[in-house]
Amino acid sequence: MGIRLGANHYGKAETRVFRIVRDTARHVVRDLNVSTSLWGDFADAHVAGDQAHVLPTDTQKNTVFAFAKQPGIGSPEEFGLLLARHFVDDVAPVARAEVRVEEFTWERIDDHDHGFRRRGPEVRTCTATVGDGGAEVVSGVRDLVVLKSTGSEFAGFLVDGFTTLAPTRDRVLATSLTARWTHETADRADWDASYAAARDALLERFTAVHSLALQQSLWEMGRAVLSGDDRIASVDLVAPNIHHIGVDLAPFGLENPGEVFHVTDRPYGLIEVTVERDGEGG
Ligand SMILES: O=c1[nH]c(=O)c2[nH]c(=O)[nH]c2[nH]1
Repeated sequence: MGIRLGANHYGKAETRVFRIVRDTARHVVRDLNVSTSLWGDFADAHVAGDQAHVLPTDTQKNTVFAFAKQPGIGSPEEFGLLLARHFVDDVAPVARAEVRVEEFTWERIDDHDHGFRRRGPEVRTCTATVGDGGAEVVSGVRDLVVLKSTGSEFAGFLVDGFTTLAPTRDRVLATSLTARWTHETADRADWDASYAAARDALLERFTAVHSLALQQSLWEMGRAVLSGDDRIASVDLVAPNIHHIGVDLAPFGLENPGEVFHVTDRPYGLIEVTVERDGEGG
């Protein structure tokens, strides 16, 4: 039985680039973590030690810095597409490029011109892919930590011989959300506005929906993103359930009507769902 080289790709992971636009006294900053991956005719690098087709990962890093200067960073999506298109169009052996961008968002302190504070822990994400099939962009957010102190219940679930969980009509609902949404087209110019609208829709629905389960909240959140932007095709949501367990204070002669909780970090429920269009409108 022979041995052959299977799938392979390579790139530079996590180039941290910070760009200041300082044309006026009111600075604008963009803080990115950029990872590039290239697919193409790289067999000889593996099987013959021939680097003729290999664009060094060091060069890929340099390209990120050079493009951050010129033309600059319009948005994570625009920047990712620019880099991916460059690698495919201008570097002959490259057939496909994937650029993953994370953005750490800085907000102005008291509307200051050059004083900022990190908005976190949430991170804006995007993956721009360019290849034979054209360009695809997936935008998203990770580590969006949200909590409701009421307006959440979990009852009526299947009970078997191992069930000990008591149904509840009032509990804390908390999660650290990862959401990724796939755009119908890479050909759009409103990336920042589209991101802000999707993020707002997720937060608004998480808050406003009276939750019967995290599953139902996620469905409503995903639906809202699709309803608000007809150029988004589907939304993937990953939500660990950060359990807040009411502490029994009876041994101390105290009541605990939903006031004191133990926050557990594991094990945790992990709810994952894709919300997509059904091709029949709506
Ligand atoms: O929103 C929830 N969904 C579940 O599937 C589940 N399972 C569980 O034990 N608690 C919860 N909460």
